[in-house]
Amino acid sequence: MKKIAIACDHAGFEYKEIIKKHLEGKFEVEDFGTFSPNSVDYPDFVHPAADSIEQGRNELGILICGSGNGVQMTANKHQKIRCALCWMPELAGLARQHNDANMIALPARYIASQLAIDIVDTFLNTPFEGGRHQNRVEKISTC
Ligand SMILES: O=C(CO)[C@H](O)[C@H](O)[C@H](O)COP(=O)(O)O
Repeated sequence: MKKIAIACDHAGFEYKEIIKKHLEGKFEVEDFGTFSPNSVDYPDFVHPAADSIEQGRNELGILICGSGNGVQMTANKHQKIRCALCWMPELAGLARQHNDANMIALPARYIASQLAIDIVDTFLNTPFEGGRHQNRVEKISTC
């Protein structure tokens, strides 16, 4: 079973629980918190989730906060992480096909929970196309 990391802040907590339930039995999900709707700082949860992907313990990751921006910015500080902010399934598909994104950031306060599930399903089930995109993706981390 494919291994997935998931993390959120208080704004994403409800959606994290919904998404985890949806993925039960289909993916092995490692939950990095937060574990309640109490106010927290998202980097405390995003960095360990991103570490787990950089270290090869998980293959892909799902991050959720209010706008998706905070968790995405944090994840993309990691050298081996390519985290895409997505609010529609088509963007999640392209993030995998063209950018080989290994994490996705969801804006819980701006999308319905069913849409979040559809975005996650597309993200987890779409392969990287390679080809002309391979060089471009490699160049992302060459600064
Ligand atoms: O980091 C964010 C914004 O870029 C997230 O959306 C957070 O969830 C948000 O900032 C949390 O806001 P709150 O007023 O502390 O609930």
